Amino acid sequence: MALSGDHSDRGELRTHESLDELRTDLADYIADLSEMSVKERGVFAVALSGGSLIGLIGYLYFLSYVCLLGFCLIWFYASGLHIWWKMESRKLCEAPYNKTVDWAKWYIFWADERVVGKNHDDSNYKLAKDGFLSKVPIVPSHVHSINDSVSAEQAADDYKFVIRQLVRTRVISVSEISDCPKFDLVLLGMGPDGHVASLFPNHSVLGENDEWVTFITDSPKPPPERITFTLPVINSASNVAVVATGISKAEALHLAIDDVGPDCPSLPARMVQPTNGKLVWFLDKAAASKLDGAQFSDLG
Ligand SMILES: O=C1O[C@H](COP(=O)(O)O)[C@@H](O)[C@H](O)[C@H]1O
Repeated sequence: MALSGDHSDRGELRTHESLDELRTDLADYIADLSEMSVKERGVFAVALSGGSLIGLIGYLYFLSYVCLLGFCLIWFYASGLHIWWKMESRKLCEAPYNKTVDWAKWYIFWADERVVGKNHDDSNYKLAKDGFLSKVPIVPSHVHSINDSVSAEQAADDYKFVIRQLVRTRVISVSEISDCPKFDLVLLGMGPDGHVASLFPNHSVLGENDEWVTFITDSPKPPPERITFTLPVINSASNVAVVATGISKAEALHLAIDDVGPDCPSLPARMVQPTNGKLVWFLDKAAASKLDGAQFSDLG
């Protein structure tokens, strides 16, 4: 059973008993937003992040998991558990969404990307392509990955240019109160240190208010060179979802969401505050375990 509630001005919290339940709720949420956006604007412009998020909308592939996965699958099907699982869990890249979502209207962007080749294991594009994009019929020319053959600075400039063109043609909407692009959905993960996209705690790019996309060359989490949406772009989106699971995220979530007073560090996740959009947190019980008693109600 999922628990949901509003937490002062920090948006809607959805806490899930299991990752399967979270996956299904997240898939329903994204599919609903896609339907609404396609109805209203004819397109759905979504910015992805990397990390564990991709495993929750698609699959995470790591070589060392493959053998273990093979063994588990044999046991899973032999035990008949797959019948129960199919009823309980749905992924965005599987039925019914692979048939019901209007994938042809989707446009894909990255809220952050590591400046490595597209075939590199650290690439957020590769992660999303292997685990999600290759499983659904998204039009290849609608997938806007970064230029991986130039410096971080140039890649950020190129990405800004791509986004500007698509704002002009209204594939991406524009904010009513600034000239910022207004994505229909920005999907963020959150690191144990409270970073979102490639905006890390205490980094100077947190104060970047002029650029849409910027770059860093000193990421505390490898690889060091990355490009990232800035806070004004994230906060201009119509919808922002932050997905965080596991006990390692619990303390950062407490600092990002609860009323921790004026001494609260400028935690990137806390600086996610959509101006006119809606913020939803998708959490599992472990990640939510350090939150102050929120007012939960049954999602049904
Ligand atoms: O480096 C990154 O980390 C964050 C969080 O990743 P997670 O595996 O802890 O969920 C991710 O959202 C970001 O896109 C990525 O570049």
